[in-house]
Amino acid sequence: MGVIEIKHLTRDYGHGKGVFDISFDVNRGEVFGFLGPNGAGKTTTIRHLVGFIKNQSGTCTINGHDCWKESAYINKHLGYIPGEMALFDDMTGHGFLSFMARYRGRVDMRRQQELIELFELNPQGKIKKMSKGMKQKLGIVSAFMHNPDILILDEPTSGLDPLMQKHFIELIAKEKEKGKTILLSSHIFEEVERTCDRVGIIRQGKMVTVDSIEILRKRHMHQYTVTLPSNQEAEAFARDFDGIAEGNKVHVTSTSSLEHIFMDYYQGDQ
Ligand SMILES: Nc1ncnc2c1ncn2[C@@H]1O[C@H](COP(=O)(O)OP(=O)(O)OP(=O)(O)O)[C@@H](O)[C@H]1O
Repeated sequence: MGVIEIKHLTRDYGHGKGVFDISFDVNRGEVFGFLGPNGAGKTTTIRHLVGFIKNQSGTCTINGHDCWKESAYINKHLGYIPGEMALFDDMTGHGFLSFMARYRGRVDMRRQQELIELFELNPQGKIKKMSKGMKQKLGIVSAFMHNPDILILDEPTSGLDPLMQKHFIELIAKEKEKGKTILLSSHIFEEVERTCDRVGIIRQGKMVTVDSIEILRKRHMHQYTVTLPSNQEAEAFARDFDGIAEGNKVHVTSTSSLEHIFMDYYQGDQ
């Protein structure tokens, strides 16, 4: 059984918008990348998981608990970075962290301080006066500061500079080593490639693939055979293009970059 389970989830906003018959699982200790173009339905799916939206049909569970009916349980046990932090604009950073600690009923103050230092966050001052990156750092500290076993992260590095993105990727790797279960939506292919075991791609509200990065790569390998005028030229060609020479023929395997593979799915070529 997956820690996070979505089965046949549908929320129809009309005019073809929403999510339709979405199903996927995230297993214990797995980092799962949730990808798709703007407006594809990632945030809508994630909001069901954190109990903000009631499912029209289908089910969403975390550790067997229904995400809508048991949302208080879900939010206590999850680490969640929302897509935007607008709701809390009038609080200070410190105020927001204390509010989240009280709401969840637990916080690890040492961990909180470690994260504040790692992301060079200044939590003084009102959220509405913070830069986008600073708000995002606040969201990250809040999501990880109570050491949750399950993390749901909606575009966690949006607005972060490259150094902070690097810190974030290292943080995810360490959390994965500890056996945490992580669902992360992202538009950054490198981040997904470096952190995720499997990816699900959503387009126009429907899942178009759920696979390991390894399998996606294999599926998008292409093999060619090139015939050269002589065996000698075939050997030189094989050396240059990492192929296998067989007489005057060379067998070459080409792999697509992950970005290329994802773009094919985004554009509907699959
Ligand atoms: N409350 C709502 N009422 C009507 N339509 C909505 C509502 N919320 C979202 N939508 C629409 O549903 C679709 C999916 O939106 P969603 O925010 O889930 O996409 P997303 O994949 O997270 O996009 P992005 O990458 O831009 O953040 C969009 O077309 C959006 O305009």
